[in-house]
Amino acid sequence: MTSGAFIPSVRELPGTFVAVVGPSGAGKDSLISYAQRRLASRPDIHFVRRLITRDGNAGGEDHLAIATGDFEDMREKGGFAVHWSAHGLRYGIPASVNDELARGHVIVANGSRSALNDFAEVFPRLLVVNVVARTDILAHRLQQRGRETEADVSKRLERGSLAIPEGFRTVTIDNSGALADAGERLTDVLVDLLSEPTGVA
Ligand SMILES: Nc1ncnc2c1ncn2[C@@H]1O[C@H](COP(=O)(O)OP(=O)(O)OP(=O)(O)O)[C@@H](O)[C@H]1O
Ligand SMILES: O=P(O)(O)OC[C@H]1O[C@H](OP(=O)(O)O)[C@H](O)[C@@H]1O
Repeated sequence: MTSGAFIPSVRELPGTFVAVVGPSGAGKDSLISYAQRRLASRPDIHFVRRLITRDGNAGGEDHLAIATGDFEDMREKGGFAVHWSAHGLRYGIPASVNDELARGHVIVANGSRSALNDFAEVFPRLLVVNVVARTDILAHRLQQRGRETEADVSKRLERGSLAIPEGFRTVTIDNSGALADAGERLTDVLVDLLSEPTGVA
């Protein structure tokens, strides 16, 4: 599950897990990439590559492509901190993130609104970053991106209004405008987390 001699219980993870969620096309991957470039010199802020049962050459997010059978094997062996299904795909956050959380670091990953209760069970310090954009902009961006078929884009737009359950510590970032504006906002949010009293071990 985790590497090294010390395997912390979930309640001993002082680091913050940042789940970036929001409707398809809002710009989660673009904002994560922006913040990753801005924070490349920070050893205490980590950006997760998710494992997804999607073709590695599909475009968009830099993920680790995995076959469905291998995904299930990894899940059974406890290889995921959190995993979920959406859009006919399986998604997983590797259990290795617990090593960095045990050090008090910040972990950033593209999450899922549908799996936030699972995230909260596993990560005692969870921040939800809800990326939003106007509905007409979502449609335009998904069509322009061209990763999915028209039918799949329609299904993604229908899922756009999925609500964030109540009770989560949430920061909302509107990415209807320039990527740099929203990207700087995300960068600031991540850096500020490390100034919080228990942010660093
Ligand atoms: N502020 C922006 N201005 C213009 N285009 C943007 C902006 N943000 C993202 N885009 C573009 O919109 C498209 C969707 O962005 P992105 O893939 O980051 O969204 P996403 O929320 O991760 O979507 P999904 O959940 O479907 O993966 C991409 O082609 C991206 O380049
Ligand atoms: O609608 P919800 O549950 O928030 O998100 C569902 C999934 O869709 C997106 O992934 P991608 O666009 O396939 O990479 C999200 O990152 C998430 O994993």
